[in-house]
Amino acid sequence: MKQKVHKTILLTGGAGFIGSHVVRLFVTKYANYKIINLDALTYAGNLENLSDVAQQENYSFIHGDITDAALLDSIFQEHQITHVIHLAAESHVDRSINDPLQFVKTNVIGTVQLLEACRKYWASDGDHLFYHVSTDEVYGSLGQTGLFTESTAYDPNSPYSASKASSDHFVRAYGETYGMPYIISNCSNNYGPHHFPEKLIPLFIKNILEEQPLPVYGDGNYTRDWLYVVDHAKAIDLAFHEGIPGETYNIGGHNEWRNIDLVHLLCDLMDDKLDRPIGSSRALISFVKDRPGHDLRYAIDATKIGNDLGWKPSVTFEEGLNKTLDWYLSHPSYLKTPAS
Ligand SMILES: Cc1cn([C@H]2C[C@H](O)[C@@H](COP(=O)(O)OP(=O)(O)O[C@H]3O[C@H](C)C(=O)[C@H](O)[C@H]3O)O2)c(=O)[nH]c1=O
Repeated sequence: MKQKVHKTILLTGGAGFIGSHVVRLFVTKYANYKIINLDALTYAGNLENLSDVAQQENYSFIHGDITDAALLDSIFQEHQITHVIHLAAESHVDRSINDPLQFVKTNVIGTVQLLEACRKYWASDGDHLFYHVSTDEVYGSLGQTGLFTESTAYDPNSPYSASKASSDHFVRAYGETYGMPYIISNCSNNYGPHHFPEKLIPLFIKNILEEQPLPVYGDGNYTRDWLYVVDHAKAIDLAFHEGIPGETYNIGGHNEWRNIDLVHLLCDLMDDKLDRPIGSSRALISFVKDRPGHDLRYAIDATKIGNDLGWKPSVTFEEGLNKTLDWYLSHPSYLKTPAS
């Protein structure tokens, strides 16, 4: 006997890195939900990320853009969407420096178009939720000490983080103005399988394999807080189901690394896995011109999601990094994906 469908979730950006891990978790865990993945398949989206779940009965894919209001109308009408998990975004800071308008289009206008569809099709007393996936970059840059909490003031520095901050503000504004039920989560740097090879970790894995230079920006003294992507997906699952509408949850690994230390670790692990003499990959390190407006340090205080919802990371950095490297070594074609 077929189970009753409890939620029909429009999940945007499900062919991307974080999105595909969230799709996989929801499709395999919730047989009684319908998961509709709406993805524009830009350079960073790849349906191969979902080849293991694509045939599941509770999953379907729609190729399209969140800025397309007519498409959103037809999806909401045809599928009676009850919930949205919004992950579709332009996400690479360096690209945002070269092409800020694309980030405004997708991250700001796309989010508002989605919110508009929800406002149009959701009854005020219905069982609905707009779950917005965002970043810790909205808080700007920390100095050597301190952590971002949910009450840290927004202070974005890059066109990317400004566009994400704006999208967060719009989600809150729809909550205040129209009573739209929403939850926002702001997460630190993710890593893991299926990460597009433009971001630090997969790019450097690719370059080590190809024995190409490893471009470390500035002096490499920038610090990021790294979280295994599957732990992020689990946090989203928890906050989506147990979180309080109108709240924000910060998600982070409590795992800070200076870029240069992380690059050294990556080099040594790769030398070991590739059976190359220790030091071969470090020799590829090349200090290059810094990223303009480069944020010095991000670090998350994840006390709230820990205390209120019982979330904590389950994968250690050593384990996660090893899994990630092994995945790339067994999927070398993924690193050949052309960036347009
Ligand atoms: C690509 C690259 C990066 N870097 C440095 C720049 C950063 O200090 C650090 C990580 O850079 P990446 O571009 O991988 O990630 P962030 O700029 O920290 O941003 C990432 O984490 C947040 C939370 C998001 O929300 C972004 O969507 C996500 O891209 O390595 C280099 O030194 N060389 C390189 O070639």
